[in-house]
Amino acid sequence: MTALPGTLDATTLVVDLPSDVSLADLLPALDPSAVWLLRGEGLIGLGAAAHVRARGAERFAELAQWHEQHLAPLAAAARLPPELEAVPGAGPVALTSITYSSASAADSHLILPELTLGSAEGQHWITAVTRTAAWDEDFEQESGDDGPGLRTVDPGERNPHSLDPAALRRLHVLLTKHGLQLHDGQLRLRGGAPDAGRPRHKDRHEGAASRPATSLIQGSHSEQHYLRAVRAGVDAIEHRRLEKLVLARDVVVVADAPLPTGPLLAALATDYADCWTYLAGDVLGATPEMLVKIRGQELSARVLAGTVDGRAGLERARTLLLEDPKQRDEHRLAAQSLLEQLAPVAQELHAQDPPAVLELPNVFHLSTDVTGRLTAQTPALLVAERAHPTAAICGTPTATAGELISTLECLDRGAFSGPVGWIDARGNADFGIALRGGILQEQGTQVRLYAGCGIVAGSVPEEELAETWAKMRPMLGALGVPVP
Ligand SMILES: C=C(O[C@@H]1C=C(C(=O)O)C=C[C@H]1O)C(=O)O
Repeated sequence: MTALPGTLDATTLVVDLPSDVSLADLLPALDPSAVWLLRGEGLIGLGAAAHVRARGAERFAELAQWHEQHLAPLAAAARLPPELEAVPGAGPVALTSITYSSASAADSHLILPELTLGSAEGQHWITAVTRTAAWDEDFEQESGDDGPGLRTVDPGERNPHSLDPAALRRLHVLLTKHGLQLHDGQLRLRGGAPDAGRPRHKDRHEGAASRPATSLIQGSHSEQHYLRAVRAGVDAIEHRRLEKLVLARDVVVVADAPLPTGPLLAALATDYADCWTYLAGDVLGATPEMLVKIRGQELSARVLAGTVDGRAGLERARTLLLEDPKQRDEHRLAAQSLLEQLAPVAQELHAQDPPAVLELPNVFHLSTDVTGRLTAQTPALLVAERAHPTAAICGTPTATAGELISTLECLDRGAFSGPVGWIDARGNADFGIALRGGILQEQGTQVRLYAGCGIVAGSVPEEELAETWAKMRPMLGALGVPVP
């Protein structure tokens, strides 16, 4: 444990997981406050040591300022075990979701979990962030039946810098509170059995049986409304007001009890392992698109635009995507917008050309990987602000598309299609685009799902409507709703 500026303390330990258990396997048994996982690795946040909210045009700047004042100082103060020093995301880390629009009535979030489980580059760790004063007062009460005994915390031989008793007590309380224990350096679900970290719902049918009953209802508008909006969008493009715009719609899934997010996210992480499974604030899903990833001065991104339903099969999808000028144009505009928006803060920007075809279980996309270097010490959240919104989720030109979206969609997108991901204390960050997801509402008994499509000259409204259903398939599947 290290004393930190203000009232925050951070402790990071290297841990092991039971063999054959990944971080994602722990999810069904947990109640996470924030999640970011790809192929079983990433971050699971539990509880919150701090939760910052912002709205309006200054939302990125306000969250960046909080990061600068409260999280960045922890980088210097919280000594990381040597194996983790070069691992992005290790140590104190905040998970974030930012609304698509500055006009949204919804909050943007920065969540500093009180306990973070992390896994990357073959290393696993836990980070506890606590407010010392409050903890010292509350400890006797919170430690409950286990008393001051530290039975759930045995840091093991890989953490030689012995923790002081106060840090051990805090870890004990946090692990217990979140249903975990640390035994000889191995992180397990509480329950004692050596393989207690094993997923409870490996059998998907068992998981489905414990899920509340769900049904699908209309969202803010009818399908007819969406068809009319697309027609109006195509009309505006054909009258040369703009080249592309992305129009979204929503539907609502209602449940007869609060939806447990751990099992829901675990299902997405299993079925869409090549997507980033996320939860931050009230938004959750599994996105295939990376707005910008920052590692020191290096940046990278994965731009997607141009879609074919997965039922077409790979060979036909390749032809439909790579040889259709409409798809290629729609994609080119998206990649170009990212390059133009990052140019003021980056150099050596390089975009893969021609694009590749990305295969997902539900859809195929045209995909362009972008790499570059940041030119100045721009805070990660302000790099994300520059990059957002690309033409993958807004249009070209941005301002005209933005105006048309608000008049034609008639939706508050909230966090949908905004940046979502994490920032560590050292400024490394992943910002995906919050797609293929939904927003939890009504105390978690309802999820509002969103999907949008890029509209260009010649787009056919009925095909775009069908594409929105294909893009909602991951969430509908995880929620147990038959796809219409
Ligand atoms: C807007 C969404 O997806 C975006 C739009 C795409 C398209 O129109 O082809 C493809 C990928 C994403 O950039 C969505 O999933 O809701």
